[in-house]
Amino acid sequence: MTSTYDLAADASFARNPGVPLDVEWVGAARANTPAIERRCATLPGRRSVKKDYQAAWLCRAISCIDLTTLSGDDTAGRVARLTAKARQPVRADILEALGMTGLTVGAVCVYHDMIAPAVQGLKGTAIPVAAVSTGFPAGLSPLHLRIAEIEESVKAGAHEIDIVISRRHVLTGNWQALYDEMRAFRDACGHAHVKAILATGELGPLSNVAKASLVCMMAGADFIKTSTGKEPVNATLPVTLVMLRAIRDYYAKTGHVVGYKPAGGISKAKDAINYLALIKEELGDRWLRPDLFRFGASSLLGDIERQLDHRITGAYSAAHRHPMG
Ligand SMILES: O=C[C@H](O)COP(=O)(O)O
Repeated sequence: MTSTYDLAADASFARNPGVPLDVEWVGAARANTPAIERRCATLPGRRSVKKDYQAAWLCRAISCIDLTTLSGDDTAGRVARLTAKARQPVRADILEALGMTGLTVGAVCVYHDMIAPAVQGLKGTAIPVAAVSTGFPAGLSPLHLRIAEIEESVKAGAHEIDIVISRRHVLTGNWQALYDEMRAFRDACGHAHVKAILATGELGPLSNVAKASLVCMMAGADFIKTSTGKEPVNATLPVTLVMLRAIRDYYAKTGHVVGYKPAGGISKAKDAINYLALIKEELGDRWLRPDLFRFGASSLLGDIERQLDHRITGAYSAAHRHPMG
């Protein structure tokens, strides 16, 4: 088993050029909430992956993590530790037991001020640096400052920019304003890839999530992302289903591929497998690669490493066995 995926060298990591705003298409976008909830209720626990393949699925999940630190007390030292973990996400003996080489996370995700230590820590690797810009997490600073922040982040070396949309444009159904804002962010990103954070926990009904997903893709988002991780409700399976279906519709109508990033509160290996299973079922294997799929997560990697350790060495279960048997 090897993973030598090189994001920078992957010509298929295509840009979504976007299309003109199609208000009729957006207006027709719906989400059948009861049906979506029924479908998602069948997921947890049901998508048990064959034991032999579990380690491979977990390694795939690692390769798709945007390893994140987004805290007010972030320091260069913390980011240096994060980049070391990004380069070697699991212990060498686990990798050796799996016969795996070259496994890294998908990207490292930081605030603007932490781009420099992230770039420094990832020097010589193909791991991209993603920066959250545009007044993250609320996105309520003046538009010209949000655009300037993107430009500064690209100048500082970020390869990917995670922007936050103005939720009010969705809540008031002002699709033109959302399109124009996203287009301006897209243009400011230049050569950098752009992920549009919808903050789905603040958008109201699922049909708003479907409409906002479409508008952001029409305006040129390369990825659509659920959440900042700071909303009261972050990534969920129902929201994921709605966004994956929007990506599928957009691809069917325009031929442009757009990636997906669930973020916030995903911290367990078994949850990661549920997300991967849903993507495989809805979009197919093409989307199960880091150029089109990422987990935005600060603590998921730790649980995956524990699970791999458990599978490889049995050490986890031995350490947790009750002393009285
Ligand atoms: O974009 C990434 C999220 O902010 C990470 O959220 P988390 O700390 O709940 O994993």
